[in-house]
Amino acid sequence: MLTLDRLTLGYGGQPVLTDVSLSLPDGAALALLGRNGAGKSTLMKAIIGLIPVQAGRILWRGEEITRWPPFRRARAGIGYVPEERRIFADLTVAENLATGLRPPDPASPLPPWDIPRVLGLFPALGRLLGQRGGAISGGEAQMLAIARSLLGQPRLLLLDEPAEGLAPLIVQDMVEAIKLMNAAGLTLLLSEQMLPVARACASTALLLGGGAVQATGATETLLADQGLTERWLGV
Ligand SMILES: Nc1ncnc2c1ncn2[C@@H]1O[C@H](COP(=O)(O)OP(=O)(O)OP(=O)(O)O)[C@@H](O)[C@H]1O
Repeated sequence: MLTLDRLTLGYGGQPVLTDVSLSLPDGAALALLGRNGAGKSTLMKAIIGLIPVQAGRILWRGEEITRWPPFRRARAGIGYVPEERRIFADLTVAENLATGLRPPDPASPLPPWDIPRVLGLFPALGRLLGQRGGAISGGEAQMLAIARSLLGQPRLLLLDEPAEGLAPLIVQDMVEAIKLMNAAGLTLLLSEQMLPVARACASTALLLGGGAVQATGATETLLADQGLTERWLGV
């Protein structure tokens, strides 16, 4: 459903990544791996349209979207949860959720998301509906950001470091929620520094390093390759 065809991208004409190709089928879960600064966030921003690509093409469900603005990509079913979450601090949790709500896409085979369904996935949010967005914890804000994106009825969700900065128990809840989202048919692309989280959430992985794709394949196989992980992940 998502194809990246020899993408070169970066900032101000300087490439961060060169020649990135990827094919992500419906229902897949893929982890983007790489050290700090390897370009994981940059690649996600290019997929959602926040930075222009310098060369190559992005195809979504067979259509070229390389030059589409972000809102059009979102409407076409690509959701994005940035690392910084962007919760509205002055709105309540319920109001934050409402900002993400879009009618279901009749063309999508996925069951639509509504408020009860996202609260079923993240029960902790149900107890916080009247709280201001600025008054909740980092883990709760991450759940809220994902729940709000789901209400936009994505078919592909880009999750930038979903477990970063969360307490270990909350990381477990987050992993379970991500697995449930994928089991419900949502295609996932997640950037992840915590390898156990990547392993648990994504059966396939793509390793970025040195400004290029260094490996791609089954997450287990890739992480079992010590030469690769030492060189490009430092573990
Ligand atoms: N707005 C920007 N302008 C210029 N360079 C940037 C900008 N944002 C990121 N970079 C550079 O692009 C490179 C890739 O950064 P990116 O944030 O994509 O890495 P990452 O793999 O997501 O790492 P992290 O986990 O630290 O976010 C880095 O060298 C970074 O300094």
